[in-house]
Amino acid sequence: MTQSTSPQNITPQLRQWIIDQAEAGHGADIILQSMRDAGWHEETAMDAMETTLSEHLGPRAVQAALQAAQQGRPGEAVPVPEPLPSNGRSFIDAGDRRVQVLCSMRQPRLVVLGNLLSAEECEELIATAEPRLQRSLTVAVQTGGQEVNVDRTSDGMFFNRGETPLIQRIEARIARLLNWPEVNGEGLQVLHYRPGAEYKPHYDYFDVGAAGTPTILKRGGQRVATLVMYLNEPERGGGTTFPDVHFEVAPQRGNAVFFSYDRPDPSTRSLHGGAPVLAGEKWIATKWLREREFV
Ligand SMILES: O=C(O)CCC(=O)C(=O)O
Ligand SMILES: [Fe+2]
Repeated sequence: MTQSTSPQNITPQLRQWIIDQAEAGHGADIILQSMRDAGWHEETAMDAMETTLSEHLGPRAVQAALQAAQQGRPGEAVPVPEPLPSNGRSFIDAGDRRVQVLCSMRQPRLVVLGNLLSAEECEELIATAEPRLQRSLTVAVQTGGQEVNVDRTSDGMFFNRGETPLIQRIEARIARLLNWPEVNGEGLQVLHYRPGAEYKPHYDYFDVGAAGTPTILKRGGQRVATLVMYLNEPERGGGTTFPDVHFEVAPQRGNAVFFSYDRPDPSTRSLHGGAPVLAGEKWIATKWLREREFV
């Protein structure tokens, strides 16, 4: 795409280009950035997006996507959970448990934690989740509903927040450890990977340009952090990978990897995935943390 000569008119070519970008799955933020990079004035670019996409998506979806695109631009960070300071010690006092700090990274913000769950807690989570497993769904960003995702070949289920005494205890521990309100957490999700199953690299935040995102955000705002807890040890494979920094966390029962993302943007380097399980199986419990109370 090249910039038009002054004055900047919304040409049929520009309208078509915007539709092509949206249909190719690019979010409103990416499209706006490309237009700005090509020299379009902010106002003209927003105007062109608004008029073109409202014919395509409906005006409310467009307004929300544009607002989100502006709010979510790199440079505008929101507060995120952060493990309590360990003050030079190798553990954090999470109330009912001493949690080890095994590794800590700044970009992406990531902490590998040891001894977050006991072996008995891991076993009880697996046993309670197992009868309720279904092929994993991911949030469908186009509609805000749930859908089967070919990139995610595990089986999974969600607990309600506070559903059992064990879940309550774990959620209270996480809230204390990460200094983040319990009510801002989604219900705990348990995933089961069989040999060959994986979760291809992805971001956990919601794509601000997608049409279904405004609906998703009504339930507590963006996801701002993830805690993946390992409930067992696969024989081979199944690490949690962070491709941007060539980093991989080995699944060890009771350990966890925490990472946060202060804006819904790849600059957070929070791209991650579950590498294929090569032998044995893998069980994890994931806690996603939202900006506000998750209802
Ligand atoms: O399986 C893993 O290690 C990663 C899981 C994950 O990315 C998720 O639950 O969002
Ligand atoms: Fe994830």
